[in-house]
This record gives sequence, C-alpha cells and structure tokens, in this order.
Amino acid sequence: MTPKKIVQTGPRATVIGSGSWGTTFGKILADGGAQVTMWARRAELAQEINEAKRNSRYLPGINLPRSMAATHELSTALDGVEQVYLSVPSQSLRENLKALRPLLADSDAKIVSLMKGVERDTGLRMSQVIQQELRCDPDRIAVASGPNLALEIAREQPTAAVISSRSQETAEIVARAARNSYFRTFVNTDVIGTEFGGVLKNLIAVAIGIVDGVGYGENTKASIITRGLVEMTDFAVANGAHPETLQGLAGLGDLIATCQSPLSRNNTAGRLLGQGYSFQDVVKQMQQTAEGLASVAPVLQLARESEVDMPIVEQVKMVLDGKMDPRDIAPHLTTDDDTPQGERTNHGQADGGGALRRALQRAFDQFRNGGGRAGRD
Ligand SMILES: NC(=O)C1=CN([C@@H]2O[C@H](COP(=O)(O)OP(=O)(O)OC[C@H]3O[C@@H](n4cnc5c(N)ncnc54)[C@H](O)[C@@H]3O)[C@@H](O)[C@H]2O)C=CC1
Ligand SMILES: O=C(CO)COP(=O)(O)O
Repeated sequence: MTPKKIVQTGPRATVIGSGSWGTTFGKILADGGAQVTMWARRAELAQEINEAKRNSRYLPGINLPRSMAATHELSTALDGVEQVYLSVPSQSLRENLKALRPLLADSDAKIVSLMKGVERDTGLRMSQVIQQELRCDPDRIAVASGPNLALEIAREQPTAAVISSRSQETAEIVARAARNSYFRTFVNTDVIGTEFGGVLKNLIAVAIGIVDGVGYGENTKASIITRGLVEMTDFAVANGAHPETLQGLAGLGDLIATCQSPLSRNNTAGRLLGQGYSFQDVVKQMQQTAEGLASVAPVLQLARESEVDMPIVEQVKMVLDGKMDPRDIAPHLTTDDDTPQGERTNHGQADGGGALRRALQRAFDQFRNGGGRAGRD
C-alpha cells in the first residue's frame, strides 16, 4: 500500500499521557494533520516514540506517525500548544493538572479530556476536575468519548467518536482536529451525558466480564447489557444529561464495544473476578488502567444522592468487596417487590417521570437555596 502523505498544517496538539489511548489519540491527531507532541512520564518511552516511532509496551506492533514527537519535560510539551489532550488514569488527573496549571496560565488552549472515570473522593467528572484545577472558562473544555478500543483504532479500523463541549464552537474545533480517514468525530453539547456514558459503560462491562468468567451465556449478557443501558440512562438523566446522548456513540455505542471485546480492560477485570480471583489479585494482574474499578463507589454515592436504583452496579460492588459470590450475580433479576416491574426504556416517562421529576426537584431546591453545590453542574 502506498504510504499516506500527510501534511502537518493542523493545530499544535499535546497529549498528556502516553499509554494506550493517549498514544492512539496522538496518532489520530497526527494522521489528521495536527503537529503532535506526546508527553510521557518515563524518559525511555519518550525516547522510544521519538526514535523508533513505537510504543511497544502499550501498542505492540503499531508504527506511529513519523511526525509525532515526544518528551518527558512538561514545559517543552506545552510550549505554544493550541490543544491539550489529557489521557492519564482519572485518579491521577488532579495531581497532573496541578503541574500543568502554571505552564498554561497565559494560554487559551482548548483542553480535552479523553478519560472515562470519576474522581473517587469527590465524585466529580473529569471536565469538572479540569475546570476546578485550571480555573479556566468551561467553554475551553471538551471531552471525547465513544466506542474507541485503542488497539483497533491504532490499527486504523474505521471508527466513530463524539466530541462534546458546552461550546459548540470548541466541540467543532476539536472534532476537526481529531478526524482522519479512519476516525470520524461527531459533536454534541451534552458534556454530562457524554462523560457519564463513558464512566457507566465501564461498570456494566465489569458485570459482563463477571458473568462471562462464571460461564453464563448470551441471554444473561444481553439481559445485563439492555438493563445496563436503562440504568446508565436513568442515572445520567437524573444528573442532568439528555437521554438521547445515552442512545448514541458515548452510551450504547461504547457499551456494545466494551461489553463485547476481550481488548477491554474493564471486561477483562470482570472476567478475572468471575473466575474467582479476588479484587486485590485482579488489581495486581492488570497491566493497564481499568477505570471501572475505582468509579463504582463514587457512582453509587451519586446514585443514592439522586435516588436512582442501580442494581447492576450494586452487585458489581458486592463482588468487588467479596460480599457476593460471582456465581450468584444476577442483577437483572433484582426487583424491589413482587409486582411485575415496568420495562422502563423511555427514561423519565414510564416510571411516572420519576428520574426527570427528581432532577427538576433538585434543580428547584438548589435554586431556592441560592445555588448548586460547589463544583457540580
Ligand atoms: N485504552 C482504551 O481503549 C481507551 C481508554 N480510554 C480512557 O483513557 C484513559 C487513559 O487510559 P489508557 O491510556 O488506556 O491507560 P493505560 O493504562 O494504557 O495508560 C495510562 C498512562 O498513564 C500513565 N500514568 C499512570 N499513572 C500516572 C500518573 N500518576 N501521572 C501521570 N501519568 C500516569 C501511565 O504511565 C500510562 O502511560 C482512561 O480514563 C481510559 O478509560 C478511553 C477510550 C479508550
Ligand atoms: O473505553 C474504552 C472503549 O471505548 C476502553 O475500554 P477499557 O478501558 O475497558 O479497555
């Protein structure tokens, strides 16, 4: 095949984090014409990317674009940057932002989260942590999500994603940069729904891994995926998302990809739990980030606060805590009482508008009390 000729006339983009997704996203941007610098924690990895155009630990067998540069010096990485893409484990984002902040003090660069977790101690989404730590205009912040298993995209398999920002203009600027012959980006302005889609599908993927590990078949998995989407949508809508976002790439799309693929780290972690490994053993065995494991507790806390039932996530937590034998997991069979439950796939409607009504009530209460809780949308 004739090598592609790509002219790097696009924006100067820096990716913070050279793991599997950060490096893949750097390739997406470079193949779309951006001038890409990767920041890596380890000097040896920066050197490997620069000299061999490889990241052998995270993307074995993948040739990276010749134009892609890398450094382990943050100040070099951020010099003159127009777009900053963040791809570190969610629990380490805040500490990384503290180092970035002085270097971006005079910058109006767009800041894009590629991450799919919530902060364990605060329950905040990544865009909220960015806004807090960089103290920047939320219109400069975007998030990327969708069915985006890194290795498939690094192999240039055709894929779609969504870029979301409160500002349509920012979403479009980022979507134009993060687009090439094998990667297509759509836009929306529902940041809450887009971020929660990515967080919640990880938890459902852990559940699917567990039942897979136990040896249950397709009926069980399809039941959990379908009920999982209801659970994801109820939760996201109660926390301010638009239900249609959860039917899109960042919700259903990512749920399908993550629940089906052995490449998924969340799915893999679940499978190990289902095979009988303890939570501690699973954490030791995982070579890469499985965000779902850290997001379970804060998501359940938010669910309690917003009065949303999450039987699947509850049972995942019980398995993680060693309080439920994986063979007993059957979250789709959970019901509050003996009365047959409505299927409720039209969120905020068939339950008498419960989730929607509760979200409106909360907004009204916050308004009456003179504003929302700090840091939340
Ligand atoms: N891998 C994938 O297919 C996709 C991953 N994501 C999300 O991207 C985010 C990053 O995940 P991956 O790149 O897959 O993880 P990974 O485990 O492949 O790489 C994580 C990177 O962060 C670095 N790192 C670890 N701790 C750090 C710290 N304290 N400070 C700075 N850097 C640190 C590691 O050295 C590594 O380079 C996660 O939120 C994940 O959910 C989103 C879409 C696809
Ligand atoms: O987010 C992903 C695919 O869209 C990657 O999923 P895992 O983090 O489970 O590998």
